[in-house]
Amino acid sequence: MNILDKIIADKRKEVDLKKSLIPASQLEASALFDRDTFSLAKALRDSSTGIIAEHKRRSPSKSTINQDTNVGQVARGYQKAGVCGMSVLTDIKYFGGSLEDLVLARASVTIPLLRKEFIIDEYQVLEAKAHGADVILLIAAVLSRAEIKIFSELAKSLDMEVLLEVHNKTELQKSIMPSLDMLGVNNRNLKTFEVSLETSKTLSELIPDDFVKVSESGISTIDAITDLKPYGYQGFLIGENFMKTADPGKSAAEFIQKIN
Ligand SMILES: O=C(O)c1ccccc1NCC(=O)[C@H](O)[C@H](O)COP(=O)(O)O
Repeated sequence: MNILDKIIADKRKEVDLKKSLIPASQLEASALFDRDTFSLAKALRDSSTGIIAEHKRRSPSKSTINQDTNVGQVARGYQKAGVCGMSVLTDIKYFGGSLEDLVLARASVTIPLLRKEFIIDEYQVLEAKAHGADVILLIAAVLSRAEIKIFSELAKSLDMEVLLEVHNKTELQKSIMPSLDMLGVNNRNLKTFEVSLETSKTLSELIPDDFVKVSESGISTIDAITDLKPYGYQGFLIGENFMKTADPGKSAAEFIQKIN
């Protein structure tokens, strides 16, 4: 079983348990559910830097990145640095994140927030809205076209945006549909954990212009951004490079200053 299969098998159990504990109606009645959202797609289109900075404590490819984070402080640092949006990992078992992290980030900033999660059920889309997200991530590798349609249309009906993540041509071609806002190409091979920006370059020409293109994972230099921009990328999702430092906000600020 590869890591993604393992994550998804655990996620199914987790979501089933949560659904039995907290009914969807309770999520829909929560204070954060009925609010205006911020557009990440617009922020990226209007930006010359396009950084989406991630809050990430650990990952399957890196057991420890930063265990001492204060998510509110990191969020404020990222906002001050001028990022276009923040990605908050909410998976606990593999990434050490939580929905509480998302709520704390929401309480701290007014930039678009992406719920970075392995979404396999409509319930998690409702959870995302109820905990402060503006954007959900859908991963083509673990979803059918029908599921992508159902989850993305639900997100749109709740005024959230959708970032669809692909790793290859097959995933991309099965997923294109109007209810997506951004197309993310993940440079990390989830079987080997190797990262290669060539993945973003190769798939770029297959992504229709209606979608904002985002390159994800393994980005740690200004050269990488300079290299990817001619391929039409307007968004760059960066986690470890900022989170491995003592002050991720400061690190993002220094990085962004160098792009301009
Ligand atoms: O990061 C991992 O090891 C990982 C493993 C399996 C599934 C997903 C994984 N990461 C999620 C992400 O997409 C990244 O956190 C995000 O793109 C930022 O990547 P990086 O800048 O390399 O931290």
